[in-house]
Amino acid sequence: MATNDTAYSHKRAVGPATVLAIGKAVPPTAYPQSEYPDFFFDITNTNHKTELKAKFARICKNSGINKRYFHCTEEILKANPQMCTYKDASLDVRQDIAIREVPRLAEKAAIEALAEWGRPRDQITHVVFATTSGVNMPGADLTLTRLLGLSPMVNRTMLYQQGCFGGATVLRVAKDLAENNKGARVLTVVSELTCVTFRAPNEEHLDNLVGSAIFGDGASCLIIGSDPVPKIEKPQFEIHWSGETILPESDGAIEGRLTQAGLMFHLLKDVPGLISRNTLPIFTKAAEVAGSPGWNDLFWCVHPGGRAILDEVEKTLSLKPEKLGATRDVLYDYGNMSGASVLFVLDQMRKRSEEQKSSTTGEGAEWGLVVGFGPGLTVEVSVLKAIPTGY
Ligand SMILES: CC(=O)CC(=O)SCCNC(=O)CCNC(=O)[C@H](O)C(C)(C)COP(=O)(O)OP(=O)(O)OC[C@H]1O[C@@H](n2cnc3c(N)ncnc32)[C@H](O)[C@@H]1OP(=O)(O)O
Repeated sequence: MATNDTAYSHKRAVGPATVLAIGKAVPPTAYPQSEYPDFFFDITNTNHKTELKAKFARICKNSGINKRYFHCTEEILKANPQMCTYKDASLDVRQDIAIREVPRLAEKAAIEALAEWGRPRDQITHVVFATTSGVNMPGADLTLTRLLGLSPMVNRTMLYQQGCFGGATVLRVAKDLAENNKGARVLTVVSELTCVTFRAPNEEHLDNLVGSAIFGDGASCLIIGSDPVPKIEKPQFEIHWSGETILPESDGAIEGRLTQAGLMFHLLKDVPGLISRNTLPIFTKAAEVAGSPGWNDLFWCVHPGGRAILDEVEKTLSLKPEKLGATRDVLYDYGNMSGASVLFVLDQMRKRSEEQKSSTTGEGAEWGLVVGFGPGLTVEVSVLKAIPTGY
């Protein structure tokens, strides 16, 4: 049977995917890192564990974090005491919070991004949503679509349990969608809450203690599309390549299991070393897209997984301290918000560029890398081209 070629022809975009807007959101309550050891050991009734508390206070002090935001305030935690022990069955209450609040925090970030974008919501064609905080059917992508009043015809992709590399994964997926569908505008979201991992400290699970000292809540939303509409859409970055790799000899280095006691995660002490020893091949491959400039000629947006990881990356690549400035700013102001973090860094990068009156949105550099890492160990990289600012 003859087909009508015009009716079935699929049109692709001409130019690369671009970041058209960035929004972010955190819960209202900030916890200063200096006061957190007292709060944490009080609420979990573990003040008698004096050595563990001293160690926790040391880790908090050396974390490079000034404050973090949490949805689960003292009031919420007191109302749900099963979340404040090490291992009591608590999945139901954690899921209740995550299923309700993960899309709500995402909505706040999306409203900010949509306002910056400036076009009507019915022109959003796709939603890509990642979270490691809870899991349900239909998912957080559908709830967000309803909260925002997007078209029911919007094409949704939900990514659960990516861990901290989710922020870079959504960039890769949104890039492919934007470039392969002419006119596509992709609402690209990561929303993370520590309500799934919060638990009392335990001597047998020191990696959990480290997590309790660094993880925080946050959501970020990007609007991604190719061929920006002149005078209406203002691209902030172009996305030229995205790829991921599994690091050698890293099995079990970062793991999470959803249990009756919530999400139990494990981190090997050597995570910073594994990352610094094994990321050169993917960084080199990514940099080829940009013509292989020197590491200090690129701008860097790295997942702020922990201070020691950033120190190792900086040392291995001989980066000038200011190269991880935007990344360390986000670690300082928010902690490690899992997948949402690296998109906060992208926002901070363009804000620092504006403040410093840099010639590009990448603090004067033409090209840069967005780097996510997480369970696997998986490292996910996007190559971005910054936009001239006119300064
Ligand atoms: C969830 C995801 O998908 C992705 C993620 O982002 S996962 C999180 C990845 N982040 C990390 O792995 C954290 C990396 N580590 C760090 O940044 C730093 O260790 C830190 C900021 C947490 C603390 O730094 P520090 O206080 O200067 O020194 P450091 O010696 O490294 O650690 C302090 C103590 O914690 C212990 N420790 C650190 N990491 C540990 C781990 N993974 N497991 C068990 N113990 C650990 C150390 O042995 C040390 O103990 P002692 O005081 O008894 O010697």
